[in-house]
Amino acid sequence: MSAKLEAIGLGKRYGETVALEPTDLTVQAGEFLTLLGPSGSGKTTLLQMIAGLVAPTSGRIEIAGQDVTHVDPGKRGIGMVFQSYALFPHMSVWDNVAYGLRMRSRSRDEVRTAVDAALAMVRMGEFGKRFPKELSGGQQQRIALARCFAYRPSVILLDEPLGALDKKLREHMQAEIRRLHKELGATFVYVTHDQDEALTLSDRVCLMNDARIEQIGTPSDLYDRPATRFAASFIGHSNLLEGSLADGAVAGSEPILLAAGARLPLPRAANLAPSSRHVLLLRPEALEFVEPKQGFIDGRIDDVVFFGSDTHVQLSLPDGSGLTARCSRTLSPRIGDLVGLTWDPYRTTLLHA
Ligand SMILES: Nc1ncnc2c1ncn2[C@@H]1O[C@H](COP(=O)(O)OP(=O)(O)OP(=O)(O)O)[C@@H](O)[C@H]1O
Repeated sequence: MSAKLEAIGLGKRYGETVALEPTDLTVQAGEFLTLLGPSGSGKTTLLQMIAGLVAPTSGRIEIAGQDVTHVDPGKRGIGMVFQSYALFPHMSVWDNVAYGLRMRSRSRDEVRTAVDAALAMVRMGEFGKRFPKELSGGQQQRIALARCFAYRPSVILLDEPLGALDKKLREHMQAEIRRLHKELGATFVYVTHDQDEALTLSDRVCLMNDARIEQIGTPSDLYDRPATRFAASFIGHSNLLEGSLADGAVAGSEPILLAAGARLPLPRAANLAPSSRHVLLLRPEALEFVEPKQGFIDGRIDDVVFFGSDTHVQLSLPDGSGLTARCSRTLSPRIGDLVGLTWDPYRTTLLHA
């Protein structure tokens, strides 16, 4: 059971504060869409308007083609899971999960079947008789998920549901949420400010900044083809080298950017406006080490940081700016060494400054 969700010109102001500029957003039936962005960018406001907990100042919301802008939260066919599990402390796990169904006046048999199925789905079938305080944080969050899934909403909204968990448990629960999304087949809208979580979980990521959508696309669209400087720097580790195009823009067959005290090749298809300043995005993993003067630019190694599977090398470039490269464990970079750096220009992205 899933439904398409649409926001059309949906906006929210609090007096002078714009919490969300009028925004268009379509979430396909069964899709997992994540709202990602810094604090205050409008993620929660957008989610709460979809839920019906906050009234929009402009625009409307449609679920499965029906305008629900003025429909009560409980009648929108939406389930919600928050960071705080908000379980009822005086009720057993089983009764917590049954609560929403009883509120919806389902028959006893229906309630029993749905609660047992929801607890099994979150692998908590054995815990029905316990009370919330007898569970770990991760287990409580599973119960909060089960409580939402039990009545099979077609759209499920999750606001930082793993925010209170430690890193290891968080990663484990991310895998669980992916599995549950597949099993339920519902439309998921998920809020997080953790970019790794957004990239791991989502079919598409909606990156928000300053009360509007900065970019929306698949995780690889955002990582490999960021549309703006903000998107490039918010997602993944980025080296951003700012400069201007070399005279005539084309030297040899490739256009050249003058940046960081060097002549850097650009992808030929880059969108070049000769007069403006440009920023070249180089991901650490796109860089390769060669002998000094054999690459596009030389750098001096300032620091070497061990990351387990690989090593991050901090370098200073000819103009004094810094850059991070990733290098395999087989190389042994030494602080103070001068190295050359090379890359495939087609694995870089050119942005307007
Ligand atoms: N009830 C309110 N009254 C006034 N301003 C509000 C209210 N709720 C939110 N805002 C403002 O609207 C903007 C967007 O807030 P919102 O909570 O949607 O951001 P967010 O991206 O979810 O941030 P966070 O990650 O910190 O939760 C912020 O500037 C916030 O201060």
